[in-house]
Formats: sequence, C-alpha cells, structure tokens
Amino acid sequence: MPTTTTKYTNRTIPRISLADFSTRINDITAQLVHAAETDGFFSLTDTEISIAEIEAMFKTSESFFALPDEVKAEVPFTHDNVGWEKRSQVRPFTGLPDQKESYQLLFGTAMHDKWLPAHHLPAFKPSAQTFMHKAQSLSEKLMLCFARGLGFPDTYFISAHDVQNKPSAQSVLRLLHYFEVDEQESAQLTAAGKQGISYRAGPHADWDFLTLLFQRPGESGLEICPGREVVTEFGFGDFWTKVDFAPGDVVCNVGDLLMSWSDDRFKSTFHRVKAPCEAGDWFGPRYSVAFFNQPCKDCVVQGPRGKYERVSGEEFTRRAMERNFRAVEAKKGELGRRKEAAGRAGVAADV
Ligand SMILES: O=C(O)CCC(=O)C(=O)O
Ligand SMILES: [Fe+2]
Repeated sequence: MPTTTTKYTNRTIPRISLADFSTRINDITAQLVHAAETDGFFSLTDTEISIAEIEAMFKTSESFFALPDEVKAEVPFTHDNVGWEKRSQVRPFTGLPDQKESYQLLFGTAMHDKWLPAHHLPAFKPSAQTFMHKAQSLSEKLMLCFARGLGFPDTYFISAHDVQNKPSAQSVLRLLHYFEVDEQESAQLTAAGKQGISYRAGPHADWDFLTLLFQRPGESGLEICPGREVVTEFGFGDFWTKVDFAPGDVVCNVGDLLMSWSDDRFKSTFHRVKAPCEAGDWFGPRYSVAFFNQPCKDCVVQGPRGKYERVSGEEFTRRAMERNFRAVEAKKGELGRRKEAAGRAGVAADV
C-alpha cells in the first residue's frame, strides 16, 4: 500500500525585513547568516519589489501558460537551460516527471531565439525583463550581505553573478505552472490504495547560489526538509514543514553553490511541491515564479577554508548537472526493476 500521509513538523522560517537596507546592513547580514546556517530558508519583507509588481508578473506568467501548447512549443526547452517544457523534468528522488510546465528566461545570448515571438503577447518580453532586473537587484543586496558574512569583499558575489556585462550570464527566471488536481478523484484513488504521495515538484535541492521564490497567497504546496550536512550528498530526512508566507514576501533559499562557497556552513535545503492529496492541501492550479542566481561561467568558486577544490562557475554547474543526471538514471533503473519484479509477482508496483 503506498504511503499516503506526510510526517509534518512545525519549524519557524525566519522573516527578515530589508527596510532601511543601507543603514541596517550589518543587522540584516547577521539575520541572513543565522537563517542560512540553520534551515537555509528565510522570507524577506519590505523589499524593493511591491505586491503590485509581483501580481503583475503572475498575470504575465498566466497569459503565457494560457497559450496553446503548439505556440509555447515555438520556444522549446534546450540544454542551455532556457525555454518551455511540460511534464519533462525528472528528479533523482522520484525518477518521474514533475506535474508542471515551466518557461525559463535568461538575460544573455542564450535567449536569442527563446523569447516568445512578440505577436503572440506583445507585453510579455518587456514585463518579464523588468521583473528579472528587479529580482537581480534584490539578489545583489543579499549577495553583499553574504559576502560580508563570509569575510569576502562586498562585491565578490555580485561580480560572480554579473548579468549586465556578461553575455553568458546564467541566472534564470523560471515561470512555473502546476496543474489543477481533481479533489474527488484524488480522494477515491487514495481510498482505493492506488495513489501515494506524488509531486508537483519532486524533492530536490537547488544548484544555484540563492533562489528567490514568488508565490501567490492561498496557492500553497512548498515544503522543506532541512538537515543536509554536505553539499555533495543527496540524503534527506523524512519530516516536512509547510512554508508559510505573507503577501509580498519573497521566500529565499540557499542553493548548493552558496553551500559549497561557504564550506558547507550555509545549508542548501531539500524542498518539494507535494501534489495535493491530504486534508488542507491546495488542489487548484499553482503558479510560482523562481529566480535562480547562477554563477557566470568564468567566476572562481572556493570557500574561505578551501574545503572543496577550486572550480570555475561553469565547472561547478556541469558537475552538479552530472551528479543529478547520474542520480536520475539510477532511480529510473530502480523503478524499472521494481516494476518488472511486481509484474512477475502479478501485483501493482508501489512507485
Ligand atoms: O514552485 C515552487 O514553489 C518551488 C519551485 C522549485 O523549488 C524549483 O523550481 O526549484
Ligand atoms: Fe527548488
């Protein structure tokens, strides 16, 4: 019988105000460092991005996802990490595709043929670009603080994520749309023992430096599972916490790059978007917008204590993708073997 209930535990995710940033940098730095050292997740309030700007970005995103699939397929996802995909991202922990579609946007040259042609939605590109620059500017404030927290010069991380002067900049805005789930059908499948916990986005840690996540109040689903000790391992525990936030708050998490760059002092935490199946879950469609701060290819990554070998930003990302790919393949192999064994025994595989 598949597992149908989640073990939840309450944790308080720190809420950090960025009001009066320039006079409060040291206080804000202390709060960010503490949050990064503990659960690796925090929410920001009083940022330079208003609720109206966030809502406008969601409207822009909804207008894109409402287009027919044939139109979205004009800008397909490619391995430059740009473009539109649907039900195609497979996570190492599930071996199955996430129940979502997403559209990834970059600043630099990789976008040359990946912007939606303007005749479909004339306002799409300018709106998305304005929002990307706002998210970058907010990220740079956090980069300054984390540089101070680790004893690097103030601009150290900012120049490693330079989107103005580096055409090969890798930072990404990802628009996400998770599909609506029929509540009654889901309850029937669970009661019949035909459905276990599944995922809109399977459990994972992000590869980037920092992720900024914009969500819509009411469209819940993001859950975290802290406790990861080293950046090179995939292990995670089994107790989850729902991430709560107020309108206008930006939920942020440390990614593997910052974990590595801090010699594992800051935690890149496992998180997921569970598919709704339990009481209190949100069954409607979920839209979210994530901004991933990815390193420029030529920056040099190494923590102050030199715990990990010095690598370029490009090499760091390549290794992270390779680890991910190997883990996905291993999981798919395991699922295949379980299905075969279940087929031989004449029972349904519990995957
Ligand atoms: O949509 C969300 O809430 C989380 C998305 C996420 O974790 C990701 O895309 O890496
Ligand atoms: Fe993530």
